[in-house]
Amino acid sequence: MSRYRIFVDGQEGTTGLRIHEMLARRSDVEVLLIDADKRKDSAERARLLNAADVAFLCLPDAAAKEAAALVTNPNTCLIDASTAHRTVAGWTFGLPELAAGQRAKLRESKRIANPGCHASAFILALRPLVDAGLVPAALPLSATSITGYSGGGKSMIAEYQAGGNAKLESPRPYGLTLAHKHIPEMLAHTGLTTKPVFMPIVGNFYKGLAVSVPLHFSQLAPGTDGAAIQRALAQRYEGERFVKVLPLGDAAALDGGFFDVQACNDSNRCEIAVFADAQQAIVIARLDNLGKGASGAAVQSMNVHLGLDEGLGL
Ligand SMILES: NC(=O)C1=CN([C@@H]2O[C@H](COP(=O)(O)OP(=O)(O)OC[C@H]3O[C@@H](n4cnc5c(N)ncnc54)[C@H](OP(=O)(O)O)[C@@H]3O)[C@@H](O)[C@H]2O)C=CC1
Ligand SMILES: CC(=O)N[C@@H](CCC(=O)OP(=O)(O)O)C(=O)O
Repeated sequence: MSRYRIFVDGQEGTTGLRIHEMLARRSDVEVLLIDADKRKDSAERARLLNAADVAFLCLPDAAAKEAAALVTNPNTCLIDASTAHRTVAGWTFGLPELAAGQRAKLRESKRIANPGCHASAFILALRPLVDAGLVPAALPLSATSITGYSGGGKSMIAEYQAGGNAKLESPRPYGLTLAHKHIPEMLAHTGLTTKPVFMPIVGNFYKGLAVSVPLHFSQLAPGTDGAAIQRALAQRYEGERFVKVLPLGDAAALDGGFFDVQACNDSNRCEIAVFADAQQAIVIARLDNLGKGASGAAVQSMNVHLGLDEGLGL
C-alpha cells in the first residue's frame, strides 16, 4: 500500500512537533523530513512542499504566506496552522463541525486554514446559537479566554519555563488593543456582525484553554433560557466525536464549584458547558490549545481531506 507523503514546514516548532508525535504513531503516512540546517532554506522547503500529498504549515504568518507561494504541485494540500489564511477566499476553514457541508468542502479543498485556538472554542460555542436564531447576529458580545502559555509558541514557552519572573506567576490579560488576531475569524465563521469585546488571559500553566461568553436572556430571542441554549448546542453536535455538550449546569463539569480549563488536555475534544439562572447564562468552551486548538485539529482536517477515519492518530 502506498503511503501518503506528509511534510511539516516548521517541524521544530510547538505545533509542528505535536503533529509529528501524532503522525509517528501511524503506518499509513510517510513523514518527509527536512535537514535541521535547511529548515529555513526556501528551495529545500519548496522541494518538500511540492513532494507532499499534505503539507502542514506550522509557521509564523509571513513564513506561511511564503510557503503557500512556493507550492506549484496541484496535488499538494496545504493545511495552515497560522492566522494568515483564515478569512481568505479560496481557503477552507479547517473546522469539520462548523456546519453541514464543511466536511465535503474539506474533502475537495487543497487549501485548508485551521482555526486559532481561542477562535475554535468561541466559534464552536456561538455558531449554533446564531444559526438557531437564539443569539441575534448583531448582538454585541464579550468573551474571555483563559489559556496556557504554549499558545504563545516557543518564545513564550521559554519565557515561562525560564522561571525567576514573579510577574508571570499571576494570570495576565492581553489583547487590550481590542484587536486580537482571532477576531476576524470569530466574526467570519459565526455569522456575528458586531465585533465582540475579546480579552484573552494567559496563565502559568502549559496548555488548556477555556473561552467564556456571558449572555443576558433579555437580549436574546424571546423565550430563550439556559435550557434552550444547551438544547441548541446539544442538537447541533449530536453524533460529533470531538465536540461534547455537557448537561445544563453540569455539576460534574465543576470541581468543587471551579471550572477546570485543562480538562480536555491531551485530547482532540472540545467540551461546551452552559451555566444559567433565570436571567443569564455563561457558555464556556474548553479545549487543549495544542489539541483541538491546533495540532489535533490540523490532523483531523487531514484525515477528512484524505477520506480517512476522522479520528486516526488522535
Ligand atoms: N501554539 C499554539 O497553541 C497555536 C499556534 N498556532 C499557530 O501555528 C503557527 C506555529 O505556531 P507555534 O508552533 O506555536 O510556533 P513556534 O514559535 O513554536 O514555532 C514556529 C516554527 O517555525 C519556524 N520558522 C520561523 N520562520 C520560518 C521560516 N521562514 N521557514 C521555516 N521555518 C520557520 C521557527 O523556527 P525557529 O525554531 O528557528 O524559531 C519555529 O520552529 C503560528 O502561526 C501560530 O500562531 C495556531 C494555533 C495554536
Ligand atoms: C497565549 C497566546 O499567546 N496565545 C496565542 C494564540 C495561539 C493561536 O491560536 O495561534 P494563531 O492564531 O496564531 O494561530 C494568542 O493569543 O495570540
